[in-house]
Amino acid sequence: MESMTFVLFGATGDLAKRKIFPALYNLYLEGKLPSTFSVIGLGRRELSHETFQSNVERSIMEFSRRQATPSPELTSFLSAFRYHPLDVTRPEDYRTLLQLVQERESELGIPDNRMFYLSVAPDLFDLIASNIKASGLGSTRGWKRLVIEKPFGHDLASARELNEKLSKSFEEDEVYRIDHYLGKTMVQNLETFVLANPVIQAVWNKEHIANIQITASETVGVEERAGYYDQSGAIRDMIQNHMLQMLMMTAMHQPTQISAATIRAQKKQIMENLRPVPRAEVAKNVVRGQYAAGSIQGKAVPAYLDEPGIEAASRNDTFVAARLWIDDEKWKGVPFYIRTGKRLAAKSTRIVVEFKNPTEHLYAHRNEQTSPNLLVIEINPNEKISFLLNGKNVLNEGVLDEVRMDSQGDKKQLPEAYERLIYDALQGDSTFFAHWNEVELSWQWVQPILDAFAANEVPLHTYEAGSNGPEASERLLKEEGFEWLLDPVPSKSLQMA
Ligand SMILES: NC(=O)C1=CN([C@@H]2O[C@H](COP(=O)(O)OP(=O)(O)OC[C@H]3O[C@@H](n4cnc5c(N)ncnc54)[C@H](OP(=O)(O)O)[C@@H]3O)[C@@H](O)[C@H]2O)C=CC1
Ligand SMILES: O=C1O[C@H](COP(=O)(O)O)[C@@H](O)[C@H](O)[C@H]1O
Repeated sequence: MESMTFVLFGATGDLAKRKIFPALYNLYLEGKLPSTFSVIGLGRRELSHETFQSNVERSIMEFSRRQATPSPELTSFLSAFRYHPLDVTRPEDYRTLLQLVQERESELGIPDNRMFYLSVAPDLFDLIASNIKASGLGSTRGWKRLVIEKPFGHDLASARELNEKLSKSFEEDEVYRIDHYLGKTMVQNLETFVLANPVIQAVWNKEHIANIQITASETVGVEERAGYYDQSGAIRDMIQNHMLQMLMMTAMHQPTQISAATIRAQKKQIMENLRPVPRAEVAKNVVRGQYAAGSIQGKAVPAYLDEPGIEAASRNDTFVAARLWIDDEKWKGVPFYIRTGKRLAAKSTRIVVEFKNPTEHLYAHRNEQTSPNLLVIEINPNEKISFLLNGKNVLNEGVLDEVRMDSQGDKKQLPEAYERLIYDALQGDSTFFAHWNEVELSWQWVQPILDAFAANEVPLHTYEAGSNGPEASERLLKEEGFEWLLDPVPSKSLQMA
Protein backbone atom coordinates (compact mmCIF):
# COMPACT_ATOMS: atom_id res chain seq x y z
CA MET A 1 0.00 0.00 0.00
CA GLU A 2 1.25 3.47 -0.83
CA SER A 3 2.46 5.74 1.97
CA MET A 4 0.04 8.52 2.79
CA THR A 5 -1.11 11.22 5.19
CA PHE A 6 -4.36 10.68 7.08
CA VAL A 7 -5.79 14.12 7.90
CA LEU A 8 -8.49 13.72 10.53
CA PHE A 9 -10.96 16.59 11.07
CA GLY A 10 -12.75 16.05 14.40
CA ALA A 11 -9.82 14.21 16.00
CA THR A 12 -10.93 15.35 19.47
CA GLY A 13 -14.47 13.99 19.00
CA ASP A 14 -16.39 10.92 20.04
CA LEU A 15 -16.24 8.97 16.78
CA ALA A 16 -12.47 9.40 16.49
CA LYS A 17 -12.03 8.14 20.04
CA ARG A 18 -14.39 5.17 19.88
CA LYS A 19 -13.94 3.99 16.30
CA ILE A 20 -11.28 5.66 14.15
CA PHE A 21 -8.15 5.43 16.36
CA PRO A 22 -8.88 1.83 17.41
CA ALA A 23 -9.51 0.92 13.75
CA LEU A 24 -6.20 2.45 12.65
CA TYR A 25 -4.38 0.65 15.45
CA ASN A 26 -5.81 -2.75 14.54
CA LEU A 27 -4.97 -2.18 10.87
CA TYR A 28 -1.44 -1.29 11.94
CA LEU A 29 -1.09 -4.50 13.99
CA GLU A 30 -2.25 -6.52 11.00
CA GLY A 31 0.26 -4.84 8.68
CA LYS A 32 -2.59 -3.22 6.74
CA LEU A 33 -1.26 0.33 6.94
CA PRO A 34 1.60 1.48 4.73
CA SER A 35 5.04 0.93 6.27
CA THR A 36 5.40 4.72 6.60
CA PHE A 37 2.43 6.98 7.21
CA SER A 38 1.52 10.25 8.89
CA VAL A 39 -1.64 11.06 10.86
CA ILE A 40 -2.56 14.68 11.53
CA GLY A 41 -5.39 15.23 14.01
CA LEU A 42 -7.42 18.44 13.93
CA GLY A 43 -9.82 20.19 16.30
CA ARG A 44 -10.35 23.67 17.67
CA ARG A 45 -8.91 23.01 21.08
CA GLU A 46 -5.20 23.56 21.78
CA LEU A 47 -3.32 20.32 22.35
CA SER A 48 0.37 19.48 22.17
CA HIS A 49 1.43 16.58 19.92
CA GLU A 50 2.27 14.62 23.10
CA THR A 51 -1.13 15.19 24.73
CA PHE A 52 -2.83 14.18 21.49
CA GLN A 53 -0.75 10.99 21.32
CA SER A 54 -1.70 10.19 24.94
CA ASN A 55 -5.38 10.73 24.08
CA VAL A 56 -5.06 8.37 21.13
CA GLU A 57 -3.34 5.82 23.35
CA ARG A 58 -6.14 6.03 25.93
CA SER A 59 -8.80 5.55 23.29
CA ILE A 60 -7.01 2.46 22.00
CA MET A 61 -6.66 1.05 25.52
CA GLU A 62 -10.37 1.54 26.07
CA PHE A 63 -11.93 0.72 22.70
CA SER A 64 -9.61 -1.48 20.65
CA ARG A 65 -11.01 -4.96 19.92
CA ARG A 66 -7.49 -6.29 20.55
CA GLN A 67 -6.36 -5.62 24.06
CA ALA A 68 -3.65 -2.97 23.97
CA THR A 69 -0.87 -2.61 26.51
CA PRO A 70 2.19 -0.33 26.38
CA SER A 71 4.60 -1.93 23.90
CA PRO A 72 7.23 -0.89 21.34
CA GLU A 73 4.62 -1.48 18.63
CA LEU A 74 2.15 0.91 20.27
CA THR A 75 4.88 3.52 20.74
CA SER A 76 5.91 3.28 17.13
CA PHE A 77 2.24 3.54 15.99
CA LEU A 78 1.69 6.65 18.13
CA SER A 79 4.85 8.30 16.82
CA ALA A 80 3.06 8.79 13.47
CA PHE A 81 0.49 11.13 15.10
CA ARG A 82 0.67 14.93 15.19
CA TYR A 83 -1.94 17.48 16.25
CA HIS A 84 -2.79 20.81 14.66
CA PRO A 85 -5.34 23.23 16.16
CA LEU A 86 -7.65 24.35 13.38
CA ASP A 87 -11.00 26.07 13.17
CA VAL A 88 -12.62 24.83 9.98
CA THR A 89 -14.11 28.28 9.34
CA ARG A 90 -10.67 30.01 9.25
CA PRO A 91 -8.92 29.75 5.86
CA GLU A 92 -5.55 30.75 7.40
CA ASP A 93 -5.63 27.61 9.61
CA TYR A 94 -5.58 25.44 6.46
CA ARG A 95 -2.43 27.19 5.23
CA THR A 96 -0.58 26.33 8.46
CA LEU A 97 -2.02 22.82 8.19
CA LEU A 98 -0.58 22.52 4.68
CA GLN A 99 2.85 23.48 6.04
CA LEU A 100 2.67 20.77 8.72
CA VAL A 101 1.45 18.14 6.24
CA GLN A 102 4.31 18.98 3.84
CA GLU A 103 6.91 19.07 6.62
CA ARG A 104 5.88 15.58 7.70
CA GLU A 105 5.81 14.32 4.11
CA SER A 106 9.39 15.45 3.58
CA GLU A 107 10.58 14.26 7.05
CA LEU A 108 9.17 10.80 6.34
CA GLY A 109 10.06 10.84 2.64
CA ILE A 110 6.51 9.96 1.61
CA PRO A 111 4.54 11.07 -1.47
CA ASP A 112 1.70 13.54 -1.19
CA ASN A 113 -1.14 11.00 -1.07
CA ARG A 114 -3.73 12.53 1.26
CA MET A 115 -6.82 11.13 2.85
CA PHE A 116 -9.12 13.74 4.41
CA TYR A 117 -11.47 12.15 6.93
CA LEU A 118 -14.34 14.44 8.04
CA SER A 119 -15.44 13.23 11.46
CA VAL A 120 -17.29 16.46 12.17
CA ALA A 121 -20.86 17.76 12.01
CA PRO A 122 -22.27 17.39 8.47
CA ASP A 123 -22.97 21.10 8.10
CA LEU A 124 -19.19 21.60 7.98
CA PHE A 125 -18.55 19.15 5.11
CA ASP A 126 -18.83 21.56 2.18
CA LEU A 127 -16.91 24.33 3.91
CA ILE A 128 -14.03 21.98 4.72
CA ALA A 129 -13.97 20.55 1.20
CA SER A 130 -13.79 24.00 -0.37
CA ASN A 131 -11.07 25.13 2.06
CA ILE A 132 -9.05 22.01 1.29
CA LYS A 133 -9.16 23.03 -2.34
CA ALA A 134 -8.52 26.75 -1.80
CA SER A 135 -5.57 26.21 0.55
CA GLY A 136 -3.73 23.93 -1.88
CA LEU A 137 -4.05 20.90 0.46
CA GLY A 138 -5.96 19.17 -2.29
CA SER A 139 -3.42 19.94 -5.03
CA THR A 140 -1.40 16.76 -4.86
CA ARG A 141 0.68 14.89 -7.39
CA GLY A 142 -0.42 11.71 -5.64
CA TRP A 143 -4.02 10.81 -4.82
CA LYS A 144 -6.47 12.68 -2.63
CA ARG A 145 -9.59 11.18 -1.07
CA LEU A 146 -12.43 12.53 1.04
CA VAL A 147 -14.11 10.29 3.59
CA ILE A 148 -17.36 11.61 5.01
CA GLU A 149 -19.65 10.37 7.71
CA LYS A 150 -23.41 10.29 7.57
CA PRO A 151 -25.84 11.96 7.43
CA PHE A 152 -25.46 13.03 3.80
CA GLY A 153 -28.10 15.76 3.69
CA HIS A 154 -31.37 16.11 5.56
CA ASP A 155 -33.65 15.55 2.59
CA LEU A 156 -33.41 15.22 -1.20
CA ALA A 157 -32.82 18.93 -1.85
CA SER A 158 -30.12 19.37 0.81
CA ALA A 159 -28.35 16.16 -0.26
CA ARG A 160 -28.26 17.40 -3.86
CA GLU A 161 -26.98 20.78 -2.74
CA LEU A 162 -24.25 19.19 -0.62
CA ASN A 163 -23.20 16.91 -3.44
CA GLU A 164 -23.05 19.82 -5.84
CA LYS A 165 -20.78 21.71 -3.46
CA LEU A 166 -18.48 18.75 -2.75
CA SER A 167 -18.13 18.06 -6.44
CA LYS A 168 -16.43 21.42 -6.89
CA SER A 169 -13.47 20.16 -4.83
CA PHE A 170 -13.52 16.36 -5.23
CA GLU A 171 -14.43 14.04 -8.08
CA GLU A 172 -17.09 11.42 -7.34
CA ASP A 173 -14.45 8.66 -7.37
CA GLU A 174 -12.51 10.56 -4.70
CA VAL A 175 -15.48 10.71 -2.30
CA TYR A 176 -15.98 7.83 0.15
CA ARG A 177 -19.37 8.11 1.88
CA ILE A 178 -19.30 5.92 4.96
CA ASP A 179 -22.32 3.79 5.73
CA HIS A 180 -21.00 1.64 8.54
CA TYR A 181 -23.54 -1.10 7.78
CA LEU A 182 -21.62 -1.69 4.53
CA GLY A 183 -18.58 -2.48 6.68
CA LYS A 184 -20.36 -5.19 8.67
CA THR A 185 -19.09 -8.71 8.05
CA MET A 186 -22.41 -10.22 7.08
CA VAL A 187 -23.51 -7.31 4.91
CA GLN A 188 -20.23 -7.57 2.99
CA ASN A 189 -20.70 -11.31 2.86
CA LEU A 190 -24.03 -10.90 1.10
CA GLU A 191 -22.12 -10.06 -2.05
CA THR A 192 -20.41 -13.46 -2.15
CA PHE A 193 -23.07 -15.52 -0.42
CA VAL A 194 -25.81 -14.39 -2.77
CA LEU A 195 -23.92 -13.72 -5.98
CA ALA A 196 -21.21 -16.36 -5.98
CA ASN A 197 -23.22 -19.44 -4.98
CA PRO A 198 -25.07 -21.04 -7.88
CA VAL A 199 -27.32 -22.90 -5.42
CA ILE A 200 -28.45 -19.63 -3.86
CA GLN A 201 -28.67 -17.85 -7.21
CA ALA A 202 -30.98 -20.56 -8.50
CA VAL A 203 -33.59 -19.75 -5.85
CA TRP A 204 -32.94 -16.02 -5.41
CA ASN A 205 -36.01 -14.84 -7.27
CA LYS A 206 -39.77 -14.47 -7.29
CA GLU A 207 -40.31 -18.11 -8.29
CA HIS A 208 -38.92 -19.33 -4.97
CA ILE A 209 -39.02 -16.46 -2.49
CA ALA A 210 -42.27 -15.51 -0.77
CA ASN A 211 -41.03 -12.42 1.07
CA ILE A 212 -37.91 -10.86 2.55
CA GLN A 213 -37.81 -9.14 5.93
CA ILE A 214 -35.01 -6.80 6.94
CA THR A 215 -34.89 -5.75 10.57
CA ALA A 216 -32.60 -3.51 12.59
CA SER A 217 -34.03 -3.34 16.08
CA GLU A 218 -32.29 -1.66 18.97
CA THR A 219 -32.82 -1.69 22.72
CA VAL A 220 -31.11 1.67 23.23
CA GLY A 221 -33.07 4.91 23.23
CA VAL A 222 -32.01 8.26 21.95
CA GLU A 223 -28.94 8.32 24.26
CA GLU A 224 -26.90 11.55 24.20
CA ARG A 225 -28.00 12.52 20.70
CA ALA A 226 -31.37 14.18 21.31
CA GLY A 227 -30.48 17.31 19.33
CA TYR A 228 -29.66 15.32 16.21
CA TYR A 229 -32.18 12.50 16.58
CA ASP A 230 -35.23 14.64 17.27
CA GLN A 231 -34.67 16.30 13.89
CA SER A 232 -33.95 13.03 12.08
CA GLY A 233 -36.03 10.17 13.38
CA ALA A 234 -35.69 6.55 12.31
CA ILE A 235 -36.60 7.46 8.74
CA ARG A 236 -33.48 9.61 8.20
CA ASP A 237 -31.24 7.94 10.78
CA MET A 238 -31.70 4.35 9.59
CA ILE A 239 -34.12 3.89 6.67
CA GLN A 240 -32.64 6.32 4.12
CA ASN A 241 -29.17 4.84 4.52
CA HIS A 242 -28.56 1.55 6.36
CA MET A 243 -31.90 -0.15 5.65
CA LEU A 244 -31.98 0.74 1.95
CA GLN A 245 -28.33 -0.27 1.60
CA MET A 246 -29.15 -3.69 3.08
CA LEU A 247 -32.09 -3.94 0.69
CA MET A 248 -29.82 -3.17 -2.29
CA MET A 249 -27.20 -5.67 -1.15
CA THR A 250 -29.88 -8.37 -0.74
CA ALA A 251 -31.78 -7.77 -3.96
CA MET A 252 -29.04 -6.87 -6.45
CA HIS A 253 -28.71 -9.06 -9.51
CA GLN A 254 -25.63 -11.06 -10.43
CA PRO A 255 -23.23 -8.99 -12.56
CA THR A 256 -20.98 -10.69 -15.10
CA GLN A 257 -18.03 -10.06 -12.82
CA ILE A 258 -17.56 -8.51 -9.40
CA SER A 259 -16.01 -5.07 -9.16
CA ALA A 260 -16.86 -1.80 -7.40
CA ALA A 261 -18.37 -0.50 -10.63
CA THR A 262 -20.53 -3.55 -11.37
CA ILE A 263 -21.79 -3.84 -7.79
CA ARG A 264 -22.70 -0.18 -7.78
CA ALA A 265 -24.45 -0.51 -11.12
CA GLN A 266 -26.52 -3.41 -9.78
CA LYS A 267 -27.39 -1.54 -6.60
CA LYS A 268 -28.41 1.51 -8.58
CA GLN A 269 -30.67 -0.62 -10.75
CA ILE A 270 -32.46 -1.94 -7.68
CA MET A 271 -33.11 1.61 -6.51
CA GLU A 272 -34.32 2.60 -9.96
CA ASN A 273 -36.79 -0.27 -9.93
CA LEU A 274 -37.93 0.31 -6.37
CA ARG A 275 -41.58 1.27 -6.66
CA PRO A 276 -42.07 4.86 -5.49
CA VAL A 277 -44.53 5.38 -2.66
CA PRO A 278 -46.55 8.46 -3.62
CA ARG A 279 -47.37 10.70 -0.69
CA ALA A 280 -51.04 9.69 -0.81
CA GLU A 281 -50.04 6.03 -0.31
CA VAL A 282 -47.52 6.47 2.48
CA ALA A 283 -50.02 5.71 5.26
CA LYS A 284 -50.93 2.42 3.54
CA ASN A 285 -47.33 1.24 3.19
CA VAL A 286 -45.43 2.81 6.06
CA VAL A 287 -46.03 2.58 9.80
CA ARG A 288 -44.39 4.99 12.20
CA GLY A 289 -44.14 4.85 15.96
CA GLN A 290 -42.69 6.53 19.00
CA TYR A 291 -41.73 4.73 22.19
CA ALA A 292 -43.63 5.19 25.44
CA ALA A 293 -42.20 4.30 28.84
CA GLY A 294 -41.58 0.63 29.48
CA SER A 295 -38.86 -1.71 30.54
CA ILE A 296 -35.82 -3.13 28.77
CA GLN A 297 -34.28 -6.25 30.24
CA GLY A 298 -36.05 -5.59 33.53
CA LYS A 299 -34.99 -1.94 33.76
CA ALA A 300 -37.60 0.82 33.61
CA VAL A 301 -36.93 3.36 30.85
CA PRO A 302 -38.67 6.67 30.14
CA ALA A 303 -40.86 7.57 27.20
CA TYR A 304 -39.20 9.28 24.23
CA LEU A 305 -40.98 12.52 25.15
CA ASP A 306 -39.42 12.41 28.63
CA GLU A 307 -35.85 11.92 27.37
CA PRO A 308 -33.56 14.89 28.08
CA GLY A 309 -33.40 17.31 25.17
CA ILE A 310 -36.51 16.06 23.35
CA GLU A 311 -39.24 18.59 22.58
CA ALA A 312 -42.27 18.02 24.81
CA ALA A 313 -44.66 17.74 21.85
CA SER A 314 -42.24 16.03 19.45
CA ARG A 315 -43.88 13.88 16.77
CA ASN A 316 -40.59 12.35 15.79
CA ASP A 317 -40.53 8.70 14.70
CA THR A 318 -38.41 6.26 16.72
CA PHE A 319 -39.83 3.29 14.77
CA VAL A 320 -40.54 2.83 11.07
CA ALA A 321 -41.75 -0.24 9.21
CA ALA A 322 -42.44 -0.26 5.49
CA ARG A 323 -43.51 -2.53 2.65
CA LEU A 324 -41.51 -2.19 -0.55
CA TRP A 325 -41.77 -3.67 -4.03
CA ILE A 326 -39.06 -3.98 -6.63
CA ASP A 327 -40.67 -3.87 -10.04
CA ASP A 328 -38.23 -5.91 -12.06
CA GLU A 329 -38.47 -9.38 -13.58
CA LYS A 330 -36.58 -11.01 -10.71
CA TRP A 331 -38.64 -9.61 -7.84
CA LYS A 332 -42.05 -8.68 -9.23
CA GLY A 333 -44.67 -9.62 -6.63
CA VAL A 334 -42.22 -10.30 -3.78
CA PRO A 335 -42.81 -7.95 -0.85
CA PHE A 336 -39.77 -6.66 1.02
CA TYR A 337 -40.54 -5.54 4.56
CA ILE A 338 -38.17 -3.30 6.48
CA ARG A 339 -38.42 -2.45 10.14
CA THR A 340 -36.24 -0.46 12.49
CA GLY A 341 -36.72 1.13 15.86
CA LYS A 342 -35.26 2.16 19.17
CA ARG A 343 -36.25 0.74 22.56
CA LEU A 344 -37.47 -2.52 21.08
CA ALA A 345 -37.33 -5.91 22.79
CA ALA A 346 -33.99 -7.01 21.32
CA LYS A 347 -30.86 -5.74 19.65
CA SER A 348 -31.02 -7.58 16.37
CA THR A 349 -30.05 -6.79 12.80
CA ARG A 350 -31.07 -9.57 10.45
CA ILE A 351 -32.41 -10.47 7.07
CA VAL A 352 -34.97 -13.26 6.92
CA VAL A 353 -35.82 -14.80 3.57
CA GLU A 354 -39.04 -16.82 3.59
CA PHE A 355 -39.26 -19.27 0.71
CA LYS A 356 -42.44 -20.37 -0.99
CA ASN A 357 -43.69 -23.70 0.28
CA PRO A 358 -45.11 -25.97 -2.42
CA THR A 359 -44.66 -29.01 -0.13
CA GLU A 360 -46.97 -27.73 2.58
CA HIS A 361 -49.51 -30.54 2.16
CA LEU A 362 -47.12 -33.43 1.49
CA TYR A 363 -47.80 -34.93 4.92
CA ALA A 364 -51.46 -33.92 5.16
CA HIS A 365 -52.43 -37.60 5.51
CA ARG A 366 -50.53 -37.57 8.82
CA ASN A 367 -52.12 -34.29 9.86
CA GLU A 368 -48.75 -32.64 9.55
CA GLN A 369 -47.64 -29.67 7.59
CA THR A 370 -44.20 -28.63 6.46
CA SER A 371 -42.90 -25.16 7.38
CA PRO A 372 -41.61 -22.74 4.77
CA ASN A 373 -37.82 -22.88 4.43
CA LEU A 374 -36.19 -19.84 5.95
CA LEU A 375 -32.78 -18.36 5.40
CA VAL A 376 -31.76 -16.16 8.30
CA ILE A 377 -28.77 -13.87 7.89
CA GLU A 378 -27.86 -12.51 11.31
CA ILE A 379 -25.81 -9.36 11.10
CA ASN A 380 -25.64 -8.00 14.62
CA PRO A 381 -24.98 -8.89 17.45
CA ASN A 382 -24.58 -12.45 16.13
CA GLU A 383 -22.94 -12.97 12.77
CA LYS A 384 -24.19 -16.12 11.15
CA ILE A 385 -26.28 -17.66 8.45
CA SER A 386 -28.90 -20.26 9.31
CA PHE A 387 -31.10 -22.36 7.07
CA LEU A 388 -34.31 -23.67 8.52
CA LEU A 389 -35.41 -26.81 6.77
CA ASN A 390 -37.93 -29.56 7.36
CA GLY A 391 -36.61 -32.75 8.92
CA LYS A 392 -37.84 -35.86 10.61
CA ASN A 393 -37.46 -36.06 14.38
CA VAL A 394 -36.31 -39.62 14.88
CA LEU A 395 -36.56 -39.22 18.64
CA ASN A 396 -40.24 -38.39 18.36
CA GLU A 397 -41.83 -41.02 16.09
CA GLY A 398 -40.44 -39.35 13.01
CA VAL A 399 -42.73 -36.32 13.16
CA LEU A 400 -41.76 -33.30 11.11
CA ASP A 401 -39.46 -30.91 12.90
CA GLU A 402 -37.46 -27.86 11.97
CA VAL A 403 -33.82 -28.54 11.28
CA ARG A 404 -31.30 -25.79 11.41
CA MET A 405 -28.03 -25.66 9.51
CA ASP A 406 -25.85 -22.79 10.51
CA SER A 407 -22.46 -21.22 10.33
CA GLN A 408 -20.79 -19.18 12.99
CA GLY A 409 -17.59 -17.20 12.89
CA ASP A 410 -15.38 -16.28 15.82
CA LYS A 411 -16.50 -12.72 16.41
CA LYS A 412 -13.39 -11.61 18.29
CA GLN A 413 -11.18 -12.29 15.30
CA LEU A 414 -13.29 -10.27 12.90
CA PRO A 415 -12.31 -6.72 12.02
CA GLU A 416 -14.70 -3.93 12.98
CA ALA A 417 -16.72 -2.17 10.27
CA TYR A 418 -14.50 0.93 10.55
CA GLU A 419 -11.35 -1.15 10.08
CA ARG A 420 -12.67 -2.65 6.88
CA LEU A 421 -13.92 0.65 5.52
CA ILE A 422 -10.78 2.66 6.33
CA TYR A 423 -8.66 -0.11 4.82
CA ASP A 424 -10.77 -0.12 1.64
CA ALA A 425 -10.59 3.68 1.36
CA LEU A 426 -6.80 3.58 1.79
CA GLN A 427 -6.64 1.06 -1.04
CA GLY A 428 -8.97 3.12 -3.23
CA ASP A 429 -11.64 0.40 -3.20
CA SER A 430 -15.06 2.06 -3.10
CA THR A 431 -17.23 -1.09 -3.34
CA PHE A 432 -18.61 -0.74 0.17
CA PHE A 433 -19.15 3.01 0.19
CA ALA A 434 -22.38 4.72 -0.84
CA HIS A 435 -22.15 6.15 -4.34
CA TRP A 436 -23.95 9.44 -4.99
CA ASN A 437 -26.45 7.64 -7.27
CA GLU A 438 -27.51 5.38 -4.43
CA VAL A 439 -27.74 8.25 -1.96
CA GLU A 440 -29.78 10.39 -4.34
CA LEU A 441 -32.15 7.55 -5.27
CA SER A 442 -32.59 6.68 -1.59
CA TRP A 443 -33.53 10.25 -0.70
CA GLN A 444 -35.83 10.31 -3.71
CA TRP A 445 -37.65 7.23 -2.42
CA VAL A 446 -37.78 8.55 1.14
CA GLN A 447 -38.85 12.14 0.32
CA PRO A 448 -42.66 11.53 0.01
CA ILE A 449 -42.49 9.70 3.34
CA LEU A 450 -40.74 12.69 4.95
CA ASP A 451 -43.41 14.97 3.48
CA ALA A 452 -46.28 12.78 4.68
CA PHE A 453 -44.75 12.51 8.18
CA ALA A 454 -44.18 16.27 8.36
CA ALA A 455 -47.78 16.94 7.34
CA ASN A 456 -49.02 14.39 9.90
CA GLU A 457 -50.74 12.34 7.21
CA VAL A 458 -49.52 9.12 8.82
CA PRO A 459 -50.65 8.08 12.31
CA LEU A 460 -47.91 8.15 14.94
CA HIS A 461 -48.44 5.03 17.04
CA THR A 462 -46.96 4.80 20.48
CA TYR A 463 -45.39 1.51 21.54
CA GLU A 464 -44.21 0.36 24.90
CA ALA A 465 -40.43 0.37 25.33
CA GLY A 466 -39.28 -3.26 25.36
CA SER A 467 -42.07 -4.41 22.98
CA ASN A 468 -41.83 -5.35 19.31
CA GLY A 469 -43.10 -1.97 18.17
CA PRO A 470 -46.59 -0.82 17.19
CA GLU A 471 -49.10 -3.57 16.43
CA ALA A 472 -50.07 -1.58 13.35
CA SER A 473 -46.89 -2.86 11.67
CA GLU A 474 -48.42 -6.37 11.63
CA ARG A 475 -50.99 -5.13 9.13
CA LEU A 476 -48.35 -4.48 6.48
CA LEU A 477 -47.62 -8.21 6.28
CA LYS A 478 -51.08 -9.58 7.01
CA GLU A 479 -52.32 -8.08 3.77
CA GLU A 480 -50.14 -10.57 1.88
CA GLY A 481 -50.75 -13.40 4.39
CA PHE A 482 -47.39 -13.12 6.19
CA GLU A 483 -46.18 -12.23 9.64
CA TRP A 484 -42.98 -10.81 11.06
CA LEU A 485 -40.47 -13.56 11.72
CA LEU A 486 -38.89 -11.89 14.71
CA ASP A 487 -37.03 -14.81 16.20
CA PRO A 488 -37.28 -17.58 13.67
CA VAL A 489 -34.23 -19.59 14.71
CA PRO A 490 -35.57 -22.16 17.19
CA SER A 491 -33.02 -23.01 19.87
CA LYS A 492 -34.37 -26.53 20.29
CA SER A 493 -33.93 -27.59 16.71
CA LEU A 494 -31.55 -30.25 15.51
CA GLN A 495 -28.22 -28.83 14.43
CA MET A 496 -26.76 -30.41 11.32
CA ALA A 497 -23.55 -28.41 10.87
N1 LIG B 1 -20.21 9.33 17.38
C1 LIG B 1 -20.76 8.35 16.67
O1 LIG B 1 -20.97 7.23 17.13
C2 LIG B 1 -21.14 8.58 15.25
C3 LIG B 1 -20.88 9.77 14.61
N2 LIG B 1 -21.19 9.93 13.29
C4 LIG B 1 -20.89 11.16 12.59
O2 LIG B 1 -19.51 11.47 12.77
C5 LIG B 1 -19.31 12.86 12.82
C6 LIG B 1 -18.59 13.22 14.12
O3 LIG B 1 -19.37 12.82 15.21
P1 LIG B 1 -18.83 12.86 16.72
O4 LIG B 1 -17.40 12.48 16.80
O5 LIG B 1 -19.82 12.07 17.50
O6 LIG B 1 -18.99 14.41 17.10
P2 LIG B 1 -18.35 15.18 18.34
O7 LIG B 1 -19.27 16.28 18.64
O8 LIG B 1 -17.95 14.26 19.43
O9 LIG B 1 -17.00 15.77 17.73
C7 LIG B 1 -17.01 16.85 16.83
C8 LIG B 1 -15.59 17.16 16.42
O10 LIG B 1 -15.65 18.26 15.53
C9 LIG B 1 -14.69 19.23 15.92
N3 LIG B 1 -15.18 20.55 15.55
C10 LIG B 1 -16.41 21.08 15.77
N4 LIG B 1 -16.47 22.32 15.27
C11 LIG B 1 -15.28 22.57 14.71
C12 LIG B 1 -14.72 23.69 14.04
N5 LIG B 1 -15.41 24.82 13.84
N6 LIG B 1 -13.46 23.60 13.62
C13 LIG B 1 -12.73 22.47 13.82
N7 LIG B 1 -13.20 21.39 14.44
C14 LIG B 1 -14.45 21.45 14.89
C15 LIG B 1 -14.60 19.06 17.44
O11 LIG B 1 -13.34 19.51 17.87
P3 LIG B 1 -13.16 20.67 18.95
O12 LIG B 1 -14.27 20.52 19.93
O13 LIG B 1 -11.80 20.45 19.50
O14 LIG B 1 -13.28 21.88 18.13
C16 LIG B 1 -14.68 17.54 17.56
O15 LIG B 1 -13.42 16.97 17.35
C17 LIG B 1 -20.70 13.47 12.66
O16 LIG B 1 -20.90 13.68 11.28
C18 LIG B 1 -21.63 12.37 13.13
O17 LIG B 1 -22.91 12.49 12.53
C19 LIG B 1 -21.72 8.90 12.55
C20 LIG B 1 -22.01 7.68 13.12
C21 LIG B 1 -21.77 7.43 14.53
O1 LIG C 1 -25.96 4.92 12.26
C1 LIG C 1 -26.55 4.57 13.27
O2 LIG C 1 -26.47 3.30 13.65
C2 LIG C 1 -26.71 2.92 15.01
C3 LIG C 1 -26.93 1.41 15.02
O3 LIG C 1 -25.76 0.81 14.55
P1 LIG C 1 -25.40 -0.68 14.95
O4 LIG C 1 -24.10 -0.92 14.27
O5 LIG C 1 -25.33 -0.73 16.45
O6 LIG C 1 -26.51 -1.54 14.45
C4 LIG C 1 -27.90 3.65 15.60
O7 LIG C 1 -27.96 3.40 16.98
C5 LIG C 1 -27.73 5.13 15.37
O8 LIG C 1 -28.90 5.81 15.83
C6 LIG C 1 -27.51 5.44 13.92
O9 LIG C 1 -27.15 6.81 13.78
